[in-house]
Amino acid sequence: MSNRIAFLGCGSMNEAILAGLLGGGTDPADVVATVRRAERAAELALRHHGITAIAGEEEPDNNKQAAKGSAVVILGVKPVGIVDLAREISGSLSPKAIVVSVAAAVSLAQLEAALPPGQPVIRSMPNTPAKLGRGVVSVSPGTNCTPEQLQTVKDILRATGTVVEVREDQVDALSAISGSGPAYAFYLAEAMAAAGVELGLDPELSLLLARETVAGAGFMLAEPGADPSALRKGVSSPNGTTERAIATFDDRGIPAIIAAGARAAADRSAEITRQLG
Ligand SMILES: NC(=O)C1=CN([C@@H]2O[C@H](COP(=O)(O)OP(=O)(O)OC[C@H]3O[C@@H](n4cnc5c(N)ncnc54)[C@H](O)[C@@H]3O)[C@@H](O)[C@H]2O)C=CC1
Ligand SMILES: O=C(O)[C@@H]1CCC=N1
Repeated sequence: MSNRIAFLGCGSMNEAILAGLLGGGTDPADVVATVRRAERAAELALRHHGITAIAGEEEPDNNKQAAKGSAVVILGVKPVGIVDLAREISGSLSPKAIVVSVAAAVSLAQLEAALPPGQPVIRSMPNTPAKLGRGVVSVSPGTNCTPEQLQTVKDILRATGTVVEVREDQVDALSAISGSGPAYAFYLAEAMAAAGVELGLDPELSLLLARETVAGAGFMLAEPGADPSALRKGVSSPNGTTERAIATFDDRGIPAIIAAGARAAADRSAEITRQLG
């Protein structure tokens, strides 16, 4: 079989994975992406020189074309569209093609039921820093996925960042931390920028300070063996300014608020799974 990788539904998440793979040395000639609109296909082809991008509004069989002959097929549409997409490509897949779904809330059982019997399937939960090769991506193999097939997909995804294998019953929790997590960090940066304005800083300067500070802290966290607690203590002089800020966050219950947000995200995944039932 070819080395071709198909990204079916190449929006925010699948494009981030695609970019991570190209950054890691995947040959663009081995990449095909599908989207709905022609304008988006043109944008993808321009941004990722050498890939093939096919729009459904121009070629309604775009997903079938892309699935045919591809070794790995990554499904990246919204959860509500995943099963229909799996059914649509069923007749076009090579029996050995590995189908990877990055959708939140769509179970392996739901995917396997929509695909030909025996088709290897992997459920995955990536995050958007994959674009820079700094993502975290989980893999959970389905019943027909051999260890070799799982290893193939892990090796491919390695270019997008850290790959972790988890049981499927952990995916909702993982998604609430790493899948949604980049948004929490961006939210922190937004809140810091707004706080700076409240303290009298120029909005542009405040945004620059917030962005660079969250990014710089991220780089420190990315160092091998980094411990967030120890790094925080390194900023907090005894009886100094940072200590006062952290004490205020603790008093206001920020850790519990973050835990509640993560719980809400995980609960929402379970709710969508039930709705898609
Ligand atoms: N955005 C994120 O940070 C993450 C998203 N995910 C999952 O990734 C999936 C996609 O999410 P996003 O990328 O955020 O959404 P998105 O809306 O940016 O991307 C979906 C893309 O699929 C295209 N599309 C829809 N139906 C199609 C069809 N039948 N054929 C071909 N293309 C089609 C749309 O035009 C769009 O470009 C979801 O299932 C989500 O749960 C998972 C982890 C993180
Ligand atoms: O918000 C969502 O549903 C997706 C799944 C994890 C991140 N984005």
